[in-house]
Amino acid sequence: MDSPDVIVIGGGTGGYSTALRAAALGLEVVLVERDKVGGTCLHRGCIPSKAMLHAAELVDGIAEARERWGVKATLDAVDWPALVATRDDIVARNHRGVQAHLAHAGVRVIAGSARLTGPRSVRVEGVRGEPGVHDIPRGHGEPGAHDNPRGHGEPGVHDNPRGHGESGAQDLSARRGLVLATGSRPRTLPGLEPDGRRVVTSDDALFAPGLPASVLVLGGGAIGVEYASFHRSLGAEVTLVEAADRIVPLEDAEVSRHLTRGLKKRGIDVRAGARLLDAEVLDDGVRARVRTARGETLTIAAERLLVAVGRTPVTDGLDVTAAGLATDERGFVVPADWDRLETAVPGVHVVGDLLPPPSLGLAHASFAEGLLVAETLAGVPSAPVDYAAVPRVTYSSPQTAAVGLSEAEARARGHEVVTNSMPLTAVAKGMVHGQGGMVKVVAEAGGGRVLGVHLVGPHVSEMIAESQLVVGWDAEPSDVARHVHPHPTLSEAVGEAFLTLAGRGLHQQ
Ligand SMILES: Cc1cc2nc3c(=O)[nH]c(=O)nc-3n(C[C@H](O)[C@H](O)[C@H](O)COP(=O)(O)OP(=O)(O)OC[C@H]3O[C@@H](n4cnc5c(N)ncnc54)[C@H](O)[C@@H]3O)c2cc1C
Ligand SMILES: NC(=O)c1ccc[n+]([C@@H]2O[C@H](COP(=O)([O-])OP(=O)(O)OC[C@H]3O[C@@H](n4cnc5c(N)ncnc54)[C@H](O)[C@@H]3O)[C@@H](O)[C@H]2O)c1
Repeated sequence: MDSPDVIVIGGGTGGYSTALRAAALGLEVVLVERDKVGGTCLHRGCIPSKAMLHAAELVDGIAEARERWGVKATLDAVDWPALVATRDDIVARNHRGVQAHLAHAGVRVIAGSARLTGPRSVRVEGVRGEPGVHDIPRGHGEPGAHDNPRGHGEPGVHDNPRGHGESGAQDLSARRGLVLATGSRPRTLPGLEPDGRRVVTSDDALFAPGLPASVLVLGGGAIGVEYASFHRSLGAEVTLVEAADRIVPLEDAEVSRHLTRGLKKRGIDVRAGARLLDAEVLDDGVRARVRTARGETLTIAAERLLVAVGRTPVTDGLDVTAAGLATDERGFVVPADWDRLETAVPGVHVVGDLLPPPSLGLAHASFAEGLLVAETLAGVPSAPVDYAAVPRVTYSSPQTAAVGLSEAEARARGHEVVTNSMPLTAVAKGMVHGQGGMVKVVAEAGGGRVLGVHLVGPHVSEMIAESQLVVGWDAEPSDVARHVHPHPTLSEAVGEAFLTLAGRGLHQQ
């Protein structure tokens, strides 16, 4: 029996960060991954979607150049295979980077599917020498995205003692700890099962052979909004249907309003408070009936229907019961001790998308969880993850970025609050960008702590970092107001919003 200190199941951002930190702290670590290290975020989530959004931004820039700046630019066409090749090259290079990090840290990666056989023991099945035959579900494979870098002799793989292509089983038992990091997959709706062609998930939409002329996006969370955004920029007709009374319903209401306005301005038909009644799959697309917020029935024909109604935890084949664990009714593995992310079974920890709220289903939250669990297993003091101070970003056009409580949440928690909202166009750089946007700060009344910061507009994903420190360090507006922001920048608007709350506003009285 192979008995490392730590076994990590799942090589996504949660699992590989745990493995890297544990190995750096001197623990012997085995990481089991049945597909590709890097997981959802790297291969079919954060990175490829942000690559698409970057290309989309360039396309939007051509229109802005022509319409606002007198630059006589026109868009000939979007060469989808070329766009996809660049995206996939970025993913492949990152993939090799993660493999190399794991190899250099001394993490042993076993390619195969892990099944629990006891509280800290695991059987890895289908162990293979060329792990991650990187198939995207339903075989929408493009070269580059699903190639097998391991086959090119990259580091990071010490996994198959039996040689290439052979398959077998391997039993392992962890001396110190077992970490469950098996992540999530797209949630589907009964009667609306994805077929990969007409009814698609976020995975399918990335790896489709081309862009649809029209798309109906169901769900106005981060995925729905980001995909609606890049499809529109790249030329598709887009309808976005959200069941809640506003898109990004977990964000501040003012953020939702600005985002809705921005998306509508770009020609996206945003329907919040709307319900899909039914959808018929046709040869050339889908025909869906939607009940609008006003109670009207709308028939929408689109080439594709993208189901983006959330994600669901993955535990299939894992058999958590063998370790004495159970999943909750939603499929999450719930820690008994959130400060250590440890389950009721001592030494068994959970990270990433397998965790229920208050974890956030975000890659950067899973990095923080990985650090915490690795340090806990190594006996190194480690602070619990402060979920309230984890930033949340939507990389659409316009972008949203937020940290901390919305105004409504702050009031619901009994805080007496003051707020300050300021348009980005109140500063000169905001006018240069000409895309609107705003900064909203929610703080305790009487000069108390900053409880939340909410941004909408261009580049706000890059502007939220200072506010995460403000919220995380329990700073007050006057603390921030002592520090000078560079001029002329968009970030000046954030500085100015704090200056005003501290009674020292220059451009906003
Ligand atoms: C389209 C999209 C865009 C996103 N964009 C962002 C973003 O911009 N920013 C952000 O912070 N988050 C984003 N996310 C969310 C982010 O991808 C997830 O929060 C993150 O990937 C979770 O990491 P994880 O390690 O928990 O799980 P995963 O990344 O899902 O990794 C789990 C791994 O476990 C493996 N596995 C599962 N079961 C077994 C088993 N039994 N044996 C062996 N291996 C197993 C899987 O193959 C997988 O590789 C996005 C998600 C999607 C879908
Ligand atoms: N930029 C980012 O950080 C980023 C990007 C993409 C995904 N993610 C993460 O991936 C996960 C999944 O994202 P998501 O957007 O799929 O989930 P989500 O839960 O964030 O949003 C799903 C949305 O669908 C709506 N919805 C649910 N059922 C519906 C129905 N039948 N009809 C219409 N609307 C319905 C919900 O009200 C919700 O607004 C989340 O954890 C998200 O944070 C993050």
